[in-house]
Amino acid sequence: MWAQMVELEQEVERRRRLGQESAARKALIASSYHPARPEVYDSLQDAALAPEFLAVAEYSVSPGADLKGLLQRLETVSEEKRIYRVPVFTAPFCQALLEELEHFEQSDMPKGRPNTMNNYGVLLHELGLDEPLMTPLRERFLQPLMALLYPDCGGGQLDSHRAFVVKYAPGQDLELGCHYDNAELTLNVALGKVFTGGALYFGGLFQAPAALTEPLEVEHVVGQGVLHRGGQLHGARPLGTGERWNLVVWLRASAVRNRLCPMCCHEPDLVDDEGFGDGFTREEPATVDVCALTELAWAQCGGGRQVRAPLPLAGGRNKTPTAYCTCWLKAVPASGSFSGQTCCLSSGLLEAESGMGRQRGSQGSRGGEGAAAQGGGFRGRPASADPAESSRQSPQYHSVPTPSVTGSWMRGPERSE
Ligand SMILES: O=C(O)CCC(=O)C(=O)O
Ligand SMILES: [Fe+2]
Repeated sequence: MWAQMVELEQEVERRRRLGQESAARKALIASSYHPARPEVYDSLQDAALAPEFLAVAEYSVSPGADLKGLLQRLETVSEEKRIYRVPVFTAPFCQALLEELEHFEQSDMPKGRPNTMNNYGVLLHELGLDEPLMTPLRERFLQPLMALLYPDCGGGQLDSHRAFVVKYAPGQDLELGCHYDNAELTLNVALGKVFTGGALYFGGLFQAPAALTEPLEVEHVVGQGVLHRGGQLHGARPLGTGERWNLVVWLRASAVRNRLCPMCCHEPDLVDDEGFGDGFTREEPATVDVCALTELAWAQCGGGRQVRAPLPLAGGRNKTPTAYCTCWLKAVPASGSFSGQTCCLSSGLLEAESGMGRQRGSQGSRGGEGAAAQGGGFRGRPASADPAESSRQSPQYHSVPTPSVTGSWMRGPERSE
């Protein structure tokens, strides 16, 4: 218990330091960096957006808009997995943004990397692109669209995001391991350049990676965005040739995550942050059964656990997210055939801020032991207060072995937002 307290304090301190470093980078970039394409820092113009995207957004806010009407205006990649595709940016805007990002990449400015799984790429808020570009994109365009597509996942209550660009190139990162996003919903837009390979692949909602037998392959198309739920197991195939740059926006709804942390599958245990944290807020909740609302909640909460859920639009929208969940400190005790699936720092598995590389608790108990192997019964487990129960040095993954599709699944915590 004591050891865990110390660990918590250390992690809070680490996060505070990283937050300060990020703020310092942002300030330095704001004062000393000279953009190659200054126009991309102007506030988001409709002219930057693909006509199809504008049409979808316009439809979404029109009176009487419904899911059926919306789906006529989007490409449904998978009805079952609720994955959709739509052109997002015009080709000239993609080009301008790419040139700017490449110019920044080549500059001597300090760079914070997107997460522990991507070693190349850019955090858009450090570059100063959140306010003019990403926040308007979320508020004006994505929110109405997501409200219709994913009302059960906080689509109508998005109140923060983490936006970054991932870059894949020969000699650099080539692929991305299986993971869940620390997001309720995700937009992933291919910006370019010219490349082969790099397709996204998708498994089930919070499916154990080991059970990923026939993933759905989704090719990237430059200029187009793929929309999916953050909890949909996914990764990216190796790059074949060329260079691939994708804009990834992790969309967060505090109204949902305040009740059910997507990383630990529990009501979050919050720590205040000086920055945006991981998109949690401290608001007074009403009590409803979230589990009755979504299959996601069912999978996450272990089947019917009463958790708190917000009144519609309660607080979250107008509050700035300022907290993160301590779930990365919690461990799951080994028991029976199930062992060591965690959302915890102790296992060395997880990344505090991004959730990438996290491995979910997989347990057969909802459907018996076999459920994990079949990808069922996947859920988080309560924290163990006893550090002896967590396997810091040698985590065990009996039920969910590291999948061969990824080399980065098990990376440990590195940095925080
Ligand atoms: O490489 C890609 O396109 C996938 C990126 C992704 O899934 C992520 O950053 O969360
Ligand atoms: Fe992802």
